[in-house]
Amino acid sequence: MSSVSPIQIPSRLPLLLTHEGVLLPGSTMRTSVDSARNLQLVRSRLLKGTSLQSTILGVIPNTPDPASDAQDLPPLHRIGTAALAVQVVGSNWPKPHYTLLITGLCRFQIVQVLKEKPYPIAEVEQLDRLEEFPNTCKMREELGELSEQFYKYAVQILDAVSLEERFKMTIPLLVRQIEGLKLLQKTRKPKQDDDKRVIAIRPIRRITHISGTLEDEDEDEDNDDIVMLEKKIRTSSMPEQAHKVCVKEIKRLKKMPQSMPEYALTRNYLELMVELPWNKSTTDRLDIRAARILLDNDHYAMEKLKKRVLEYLAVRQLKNNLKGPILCFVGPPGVGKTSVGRSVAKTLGREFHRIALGGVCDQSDIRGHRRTYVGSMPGRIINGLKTVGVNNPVFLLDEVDKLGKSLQGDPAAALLEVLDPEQNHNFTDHYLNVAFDLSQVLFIATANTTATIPAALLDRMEIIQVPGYTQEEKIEIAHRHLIPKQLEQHGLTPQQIQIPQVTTLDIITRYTREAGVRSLDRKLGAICRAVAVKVAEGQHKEAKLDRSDVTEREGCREHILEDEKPESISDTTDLALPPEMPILIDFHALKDILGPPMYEMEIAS
Ligand SMILES: Nc1ncnc2c1ncn2[C@@H]1O[C@H](COP(=O)(O)OP(=O)(O)OP(=O)(O)O)[C@@H](O)[C@H]1O
Repeated sequence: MSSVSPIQIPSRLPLLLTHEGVLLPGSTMRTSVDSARNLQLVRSRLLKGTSLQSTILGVIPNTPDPASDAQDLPPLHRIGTAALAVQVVGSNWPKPHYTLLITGLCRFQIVQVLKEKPYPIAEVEQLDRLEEFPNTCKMREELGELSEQFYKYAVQILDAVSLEERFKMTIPLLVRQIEGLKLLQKTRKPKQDDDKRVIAIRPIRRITHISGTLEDEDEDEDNDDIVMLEKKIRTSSMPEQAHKVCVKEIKRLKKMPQSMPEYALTRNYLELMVELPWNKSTTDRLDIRAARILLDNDHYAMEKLKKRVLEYLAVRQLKNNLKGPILCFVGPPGVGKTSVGRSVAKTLGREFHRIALGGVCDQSDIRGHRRTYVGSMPGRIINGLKTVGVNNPVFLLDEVDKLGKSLQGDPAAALLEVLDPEQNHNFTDHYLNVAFDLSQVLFIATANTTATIPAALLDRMEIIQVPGYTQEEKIEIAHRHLIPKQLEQHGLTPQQIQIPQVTTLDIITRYTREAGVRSLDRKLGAICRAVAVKVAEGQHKEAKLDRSDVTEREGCREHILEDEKPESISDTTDLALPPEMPILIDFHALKDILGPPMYEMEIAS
């Protein structure tokens, strides 16, 4: 027991009748005052009074009928709480009222009501001891505060004057409340928000068990992305320098809240680092005879180009790890430069990736952006490596002659490092900021002209000219490669369409004027589309005819045969019978499909 003499509350107290909420000693509550009786009390005691005593009120809970406030005094609860009004705030909206902030001091009991109007005043008897520093009192009431939400229990706690009685009352309440909470936890389904919170908490939890190394981590958290990432870093075969950077970054990531923009940046960076094929490569199939057969099968003519490619492959076969020249195929569009590049990859059994350089005018396209930039990305070389998933693909740098230049730097200068066999084992992309070994990558470049290739770049490459084709070569290419490819693409068979060589020559001389075969290929595509329509229509009609009477069909056929004209593809539309197979593409059909010849006049003259 404290030796400090207990403080006495006044023996007469104005009574504030509350309809909701129970103020317990030691607790603070905000209550709204809007009944006539209480308004009067506030005005004359709290607003006009100047002494400390005038701010002490008797708060009586559980007053039954607020409507009868204006008339007779309703039956009052016997026990109340003496309270100190700490704050009064008045407002006129929506109706005149005050909001009081009151702190409970101690219990009292009404001995007798002395006055009823304009507000009740009662003679009271103090029930609790009120110390000068009422900490103990506060502690005692904390238990009661927990169950304050249960109005009826709060009143019971208020009524329990002795401490023992109060504990007896509150402990079962607390037990019940804990059980209720447990039940709630069990039944509540985890919501998305909760997941987020759990994820937000997890990294913090992990910080506690990180030691200097990445060795000791929990198997239970396998599903966690960051742990997976950490594992991938540990098992990845990246060089030591890159590994060090990754370990440092993942440590930073764990300490970062997910909401930070840098979190996503660092995570993307680490994901790229583990995905990159630092040490993954395909085994080369260096068989010159097979390479020759494959090149011959895929491409007609181009003898000079094929010869040089075979030489190059042969040297590679004899001397592994060749720091050889970069081949650059230069020639007009559509002569098969890209397609030879693809065949080289096929003969070597390597992955193929084409990097279109036409119009690239920013060096960060090649080298990537520094990670400090918003929306930073790795360059095309690193992106290409990520796509193919091996470190020794064939990279076809298409259209090197169409590289641009801008204020953002010269992409050709960035390519110098990439293409220089002496330097490219240490290629540093700005985004990665660690060196990646490009020495295993086979670079082949293509261009339409050498005139616009920067001299320094040209110097690093061996130029192989790919001239245009003669008419005879084009006819051969069409019949060996282009027509079979188009038939396959359009779902046609050689039994359904026949394109004689003379028609191909017609297309070459009268409908195209090019060094390569791309336009010829497109015209053949148009012919196949038109034939596909006829074939599909014919099949439809055939199906219809099958269903009709056979005799009727024969009569019909006789009738048609009577006025049959020489067949042209456009005439077949009106026929009731499917077109004759194979559909022959003669000059008339060609005219119907492709329109009148474009270059006839020139040829005639
Ligand atoms: N000699 C050839 N034998 C077989 N097909 C060929 C030959 N030359 C070209 N082609 C075909 O012509 C098409 C166009 O070739 P490709 O795209 O390789 O041309 P390109 O020279 O790279 O053109 P560009 O310079 O416009 O990129 C391809 O479908 C290719 O298969």
